[in-house]
Amino acid sequence: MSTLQIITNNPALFIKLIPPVLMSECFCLQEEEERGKRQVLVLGLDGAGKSSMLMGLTPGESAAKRGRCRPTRGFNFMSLNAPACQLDFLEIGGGEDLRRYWSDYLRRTHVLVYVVDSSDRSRLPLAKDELHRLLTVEPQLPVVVLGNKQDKPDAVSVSELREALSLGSVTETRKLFLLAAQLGSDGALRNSCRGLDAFQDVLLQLV
Ligand SMILES: Nc1nc2c(ncn2[C@@H]2O[C@H](COP(=O)(O)OP(=O)(O)OP(=O)(O)O)[C@@H](O)[C@H]2O)c(=O)[nH]1
Ligand SMILES: [Mg+2]
Repeated sequence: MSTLQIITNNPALFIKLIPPVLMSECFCLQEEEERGKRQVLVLGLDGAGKSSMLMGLTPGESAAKRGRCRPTRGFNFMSLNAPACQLDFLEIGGGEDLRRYWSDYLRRTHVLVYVVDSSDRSRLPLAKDELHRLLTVEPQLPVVVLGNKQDKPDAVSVSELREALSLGSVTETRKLFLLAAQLGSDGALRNSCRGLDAFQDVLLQLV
């Protein structure tokens, strides 16, 4: 896989200049498919590790840089060339002011990646509510939940996360994966980006 580009922009501007409705007029999912492109929408609460995940997927990005991720004030876009297709990742920032825009982007995506900070115990109920709000909007969209920050001592386990996010209540007809990950840290573990190989494999199966 190779990275084509990564662009950070101001979300407020992005959303004002290219409102989702307008985008959907000039952006046809079917046409993108014919050109071998697959859209991956990356959502999750602020600080969950979405940008760290994108950097982890970017060959050549140093671990030190991953550890210096700043909050995404708008969106991040990154493309990866896989043998069979191009994966276009779009992260929308997870701040409270941006969450209301999340669902506007669901219709134009092939897979939703929902990143959760497994150590942010007090906000797991909020992460659950936001996830289920998205699931209601697009009942068939495949979803990969990344239980991130597994390196932190207070992280909940994957089975606890499944419970906390009520993933058992998700209909069996939906393709849903829950993966553990540690994508970057300020400490000694920041050289590792564990979980991304399995993550890429799952994504390529879903798109
Ligand atoms: N310990 C640890 N820290 C992590 C991990 N992944 C990300 N971080 C740190 O968590 C912080 C937030 O990560 P980001 O990738 O910016 O989070 P985000 O989801 O993009 O947040 P927003 O853009 O604000 O929505 C950064 O300081 C990262 O270094 C992890 O697996 N373990
Ligand atoms: Mg971010």
